[in-house]
Amino acid sequence: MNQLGEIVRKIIVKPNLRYICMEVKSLLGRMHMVKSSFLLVVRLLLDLLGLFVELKSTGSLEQYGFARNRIWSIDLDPPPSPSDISHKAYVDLILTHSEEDMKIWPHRYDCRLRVALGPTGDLMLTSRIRNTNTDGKSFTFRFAYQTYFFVTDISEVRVEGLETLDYLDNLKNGERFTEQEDAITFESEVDKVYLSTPTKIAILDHERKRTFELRKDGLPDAVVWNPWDKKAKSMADFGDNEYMHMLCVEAACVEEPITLKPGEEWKGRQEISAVPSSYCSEQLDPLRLLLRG
Ligand SMILES: O=P(O)(O)OC[C@H]1O[C@H](O)[C@H](O)[C@@H](O)[C@@H]1O
Repeated sequence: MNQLGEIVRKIIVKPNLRYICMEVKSLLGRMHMVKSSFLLVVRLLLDLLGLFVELKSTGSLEQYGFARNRIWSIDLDPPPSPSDISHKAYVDLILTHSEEDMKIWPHRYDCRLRVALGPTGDLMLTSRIRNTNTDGKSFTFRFAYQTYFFVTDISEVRVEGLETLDYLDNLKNGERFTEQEDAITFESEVDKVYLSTPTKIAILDHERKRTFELRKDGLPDAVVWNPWDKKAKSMADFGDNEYMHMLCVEAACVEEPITLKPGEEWKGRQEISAVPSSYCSEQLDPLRLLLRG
């Protein structure tokens, strides 16, 4: 637990994390270190790297707000939670308002992120945000777990669970469309916010015969992003060819921002498991399964 906390602390204060994490990931890939414990640590790094809570400033905005660029602290005496009884390996990260930030975003809040590792290799992220304003004011925010999944070859990857849904296309000024493809595959840049998504999404890595299952709660939307070659080259902290081996799928709340009155708390959750690709896609949506009879 303390070691996990120490790793997390180091990760959070390091600059250029995305690059470092992808390097570590590709090193592990090269070494064929497939033991779930190693993969988990890397997945943990990737998840923490990308967490963003959009607490917007009133002046010049940082992309996706300031919360993801702050140094979070570790709660050395985290509250117990019944759902985490079987997962003793967890660490709580906390972020609260600072006098400095209140000049650009005049609200008091408590953010808590619980990172828990399950006995079979699952990664569970639970976030709570509480409005602690004493002036009676509500505040509003958006939220996403900006999760980068390592994939063997992006052109051989399929995402299941988002077909036929409406999405906002960030590459077309956020215009709304309906997904027409039977299967969501990748052959160029994509940056979409799928709306009102099911609680389970699968990322199938055909070449590795591995499927990531993403389960979420309190986060109705899902962002799917890959910069592809041209944008990858223009990003300072992203390797030119890294786009071939990553897919970002984010449990998110984008379209309808969350509003909290003083004293109110919001909770969101994302869980990730890696399962063999014999995985049956119909497990994704029990309702769909029932309707098909
Ligand atoms: O470079 P970052 O600020 O971390 O953002 C990387 C990407 O994250 C998300 O997935 C967004 O949908 C993209 O528009 C953005 O380019």
